[in-house]
Amino acid sequence: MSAATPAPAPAASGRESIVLSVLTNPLGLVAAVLLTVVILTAVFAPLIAPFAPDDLQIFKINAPPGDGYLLGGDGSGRDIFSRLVFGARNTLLGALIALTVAAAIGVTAGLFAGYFGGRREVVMSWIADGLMALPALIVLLAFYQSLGSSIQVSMVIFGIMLSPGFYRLTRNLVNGVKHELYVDAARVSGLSDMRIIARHILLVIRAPVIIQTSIVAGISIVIQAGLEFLGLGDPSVPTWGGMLQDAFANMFVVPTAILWPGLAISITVASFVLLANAIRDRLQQGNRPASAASMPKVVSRPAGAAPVDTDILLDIRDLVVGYPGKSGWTEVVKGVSLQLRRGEVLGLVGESGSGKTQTAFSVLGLLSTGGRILSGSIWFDGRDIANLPESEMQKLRGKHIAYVPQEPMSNLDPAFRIGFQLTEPMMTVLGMSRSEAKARALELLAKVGMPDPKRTFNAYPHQVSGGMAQRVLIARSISCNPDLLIADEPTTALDVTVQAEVLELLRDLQAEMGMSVILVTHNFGVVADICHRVSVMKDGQVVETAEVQSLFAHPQHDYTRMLLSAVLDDVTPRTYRPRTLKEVSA
Ligand SMILES: Nc1ncnc2c1ncn2[C@@H]1O[C@H](COP(=O)(O)OP(=O)(O)OP(=O)(O)O)[C@@H](O)[C@H]1O
Repeated sequence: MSAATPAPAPAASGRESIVLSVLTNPLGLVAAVLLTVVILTAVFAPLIAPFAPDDLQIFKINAPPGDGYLLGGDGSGRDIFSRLVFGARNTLLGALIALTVAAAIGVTAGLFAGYFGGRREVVMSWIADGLMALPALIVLLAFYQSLGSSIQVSMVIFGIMLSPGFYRLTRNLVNGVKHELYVDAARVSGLSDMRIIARHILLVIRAPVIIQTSIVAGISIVIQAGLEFLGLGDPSVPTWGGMLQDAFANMFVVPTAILWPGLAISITVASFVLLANAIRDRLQQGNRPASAASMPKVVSRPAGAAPVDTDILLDIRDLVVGYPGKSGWTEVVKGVSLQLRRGEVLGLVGESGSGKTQTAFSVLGLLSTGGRILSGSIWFDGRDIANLPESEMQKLRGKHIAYVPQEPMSNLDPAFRIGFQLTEPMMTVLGMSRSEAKARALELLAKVGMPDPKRTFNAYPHQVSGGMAQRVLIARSISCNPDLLIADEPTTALDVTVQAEVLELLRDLQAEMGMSVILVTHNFGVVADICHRVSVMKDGQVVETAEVQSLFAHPQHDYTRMLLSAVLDDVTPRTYRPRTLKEVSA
C-alpha cells in the first residue's frame, strides 16, 4: 500500500468562518486590530479624551507635549490628543455615511440592472456613466456652496458619486451568475425574483462587494480629509482633516503637530486596504486546500523492475493518488494494480467516484492541479512513467498514449476548424508536412465513418453533431498510431444509437490497429461489447479483475455482483464476444 505518510483525512470543517481565516493572515490581523482600536476610540471618545475637543487654554497654543497635553497643543491652544480622539468619531462617521449611501444605491441598482437587464440596465448604466463623468471635487465644492458647511452632507453627495463603482461591480457580477444552472433551478422551482436575488445571487456576489466596501472606506476617509484640509466643513467639529489643516498652518512653528492627524489617517486607510487584501486573499484561496508544497513529504518507494514479459504494455503497481486536503493528503486511488497486454482491451468499471478517471489520468500524467502520485509505479513499455517530468510525458502523450474524452464538444476548440485540430498534432508530434497531415486527416475522417470528410475537415466544431465530434476526437486520438488508447466514458454523452456506432468504431479500430485500450465506463453492456478483461473499482481500489466472460458468469466479489444485479432486467445485454487476443494477433 501507500509508502507515503499521509496525514489524517481532513475533518469536515463546513464553512470555515471567513472572519477567523482573515484573522489568521498576519496582515489581516494587524489591520483588524488597528481598525478595532480606531473604532473603539471613536465610540468611547468622551471616556478616553482627557479634555473636551473645544477646550482651549490660551497658554498652550502650539505647546509641546507634556503638562497635561499628551501630544501638545494646537494653534488655538486645544489638546491635540483629545481632538484626535474625537476626530476619529467624526471622520469615521463621514466615511460611514459615504459608504452606506454608495453601497445602498450602487449595490441595489447593480442587482436589479444585472438581474433584469433590458431597459432598466440601459437607463441605470447611463446614470452611472453620467455620474462617473462628473468631476467629484468640483461637484462637492458646488454643493458646499449651496448646502452649507456640513461635511456630512458633503459625504452623502460623495457617496452618490461613489455609487457607480458599486453599481458596475455588482451588475457585472450578477451578469456572470444569473444564468447559472442553480439560478434557473430556483426560478423553475417557483421562487420569486426578489427571493432569488436575495438568497442566491447576493450570497454569491457578496465577497467582492465586501472587498470594494473596505477599499471605498479608505477612499472616503482620504477624500473627506482632503475636503476638510481645503477648508470645507465645520471648523467647530473636530476631524482629522481639519486638524491637518490647522497643523499645516502652524507647520513652521510646530512641525510635529501635522504628524498625528497624518498618522491617524494613514494608519486607518492602510488598515482598510490591508483588510480588503486579506479578505481577497482568503476568497481567492476559497476552500482550496493547502498547497502541495506545504503537505507532508511524499516518500516514494522503489518502483521495482520492469515487467519481464514484454507483451505487457502497461503494468500499474500499487498506485496511490492523492490530493492535498485541508490537513493532509486525501487518497483517491488507494493501491491500484492493473496489467494490460499489447492489443488487449481492459474495461475499468465502478460507481461514480471510485477512482477510474484518476487511475486513467495518472497514466496520462494529467492529474488535476494539486494531484500527485503518492506511491506506486506505472510501467509503460518497459519504463516507469509515474512522476515522469512533464517534458517527458509530453513526448509520450499523443504519440504513444492517446485519449478519447467523455464530452466531445467541450474537447474541440470552437475557434478552430476541425481540419486544423486534426492536422496540428500530426505536424507537431510526427513532424508531418501540412499537406501530408491534411491527406492523413481526410483518410482518418473517412476511416471513422464521416460521410463527407472534406466538409467535416473544413467545418467548425459547432457545425457537426455530438456523435460526429466524438468520431473526430477518435480520429485525432489514433492519428499518431498510439500504443495505448485511454477512452474515458467515450459514449456517455451520446444518444443510444450513436453510442453503438461509436463503440463499433472503437472496436474496429482497435482490432485493425492492434492497440491496447483502457475503457473507463459505468456500463456493463459496453464492457461486454468491447472488452477482453475488466477491472471493477470501488473506493479507489480494484476489487476484482477477470476475463469478461468469467466476470459475467462468476462474479467473485460482492460488489461486482451488486453492480451486475443493478443492470436493468428488461435490458437485453449485448452478447457480442470480443475477439480473443489470439484471434487479434492471428
Ligand atoms: N481535483 C480533485 N481534487 C480532489 N479530489 C478529486 C479531484 N478530482 C477527483 N477527485 C476525487 O477523486 C475521486 C475519484 O474520482 P474519479 O473522477 O476518478 O471517479 P470516477 O470513478 O471516474 O467517477 P465518474 O465515473 O463519476 O467520473 C472522487 O472522490 C473525486 O471526488
